[in-house]
Amino acid sequence: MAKILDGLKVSKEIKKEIRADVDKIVAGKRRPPHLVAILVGSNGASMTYVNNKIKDCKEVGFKSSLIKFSSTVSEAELLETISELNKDKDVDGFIVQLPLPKQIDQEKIIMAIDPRKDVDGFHPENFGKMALEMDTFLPATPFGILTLLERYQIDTKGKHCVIIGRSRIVGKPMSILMGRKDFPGNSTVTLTHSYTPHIEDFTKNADIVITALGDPNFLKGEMIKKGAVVIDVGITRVEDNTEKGYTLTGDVDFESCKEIASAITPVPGGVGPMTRAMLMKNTILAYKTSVYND
Ligand SMILES: NC(=O)C1=CN([C@@H]2O[C@H](COP(=O)(O)OP(=O)(O)OC[C@H]3O[C@@H](n4cnc5c(N)ncnc54)[C@H](OP(=O)(O)O)[C@@H]3O)[C@@H](O)[C@H]2O)C=CC1
Ligand SMILES: Nc1nc(=O)c2c([nH]1)NC[C@@H]1CN(c3ccc(C(=O)N[C@@H](CCC(=O)O)C(=O)O)cc3)C=[N+]21
Repeated sequence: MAKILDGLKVSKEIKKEIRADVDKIVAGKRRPPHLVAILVGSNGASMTYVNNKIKDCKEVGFKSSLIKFSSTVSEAELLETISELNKDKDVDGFIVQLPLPKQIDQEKIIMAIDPRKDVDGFHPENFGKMALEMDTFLPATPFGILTLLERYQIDTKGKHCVIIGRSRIVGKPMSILMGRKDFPGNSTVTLTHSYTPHIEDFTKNADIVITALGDPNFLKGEMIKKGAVVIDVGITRVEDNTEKGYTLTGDVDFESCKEIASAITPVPGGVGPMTRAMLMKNTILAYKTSVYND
């Protein structure tokens, strides 16, 4: 039976550390960090994520604001709000919850965010800095995975890491970070996607498998090597007859993989809470490096 990498527990520890930092800031008569979230539309999962992020802000002592738009909002209106937030000296960081409705060009929106306030780490300037191993905001989900690996002292040096999925927010940055020179990087990385034939040929040879494809229970025990470390990023709401009407399901078939793996993240309670904790970390970093706090 694999060791469970308890993201919920580690995220609570990290939030406590941030809280202590904020308490010191406030005791020194400075304003607390301020995070703003922009939510477009009323997708159930997106609303849950954003509300949880706002809850996290309260827990760590940040000021938070939520700006809601209907799903019919125009690109121009959204760009105007971003421009105001860029200029607002009371705002340290902000995020635009993805995905956005079809009429809005996601890249245009991300490009409009001041990189110094881009606590998601999605702006190409920050993505480039990440790839070049320069100091910047790391995208929250990959950053959360690295932190989890670090806190559980999982050795990544010289290991073969196979990532499934190459999205802008998870798979692609993850592949870069695992191959970086700093800890916990130094892995040999294989980035797989929907055009990769016979994915099991890759996963069976991996020391670390990171699944970020959004296909419930995709990775079965027979697809991994004995002792592999399995990180499950996937979260899909699979509809059923439970009280909530759905069950959060990862990309990993937990039951079969836990018997073969040496360590594994659960869903829920794995990567998700770590993602949120890292957003808090990036926000306090934005606050501390803000030109207005010099
Ligand atoms: N826990 C957390 O904090 C987070 C969880 N998530 C969850 O992670 C999952 C992935 O999200 P996201 O990265 O945004 O995903 P996207 O939907 O943007 O991308 C999915 C990726 O998986 C690839 N893919 C899809 N099917 C297969 C397959 N059968 N075999 C191999 N590759 C495949 C796609 O390939 P191609 O590029 O060829 O289309 C694509 O690169 C979702 O369940 C999402 O909810 C996302 C963000 C954070
Ligand atoms: N601009 C932007 N930034 C993001 O970081 C971003 C985004 N858009 N769009 C969607 C994805 C998804 N994502 C999650 C964050 C936390 C949980 C999370 O907290 N999950 C809990 C369960 C939460 C629940 O009950 O639904 C868990 O796994 O235990 C999940 C998913 C961030 N994303």
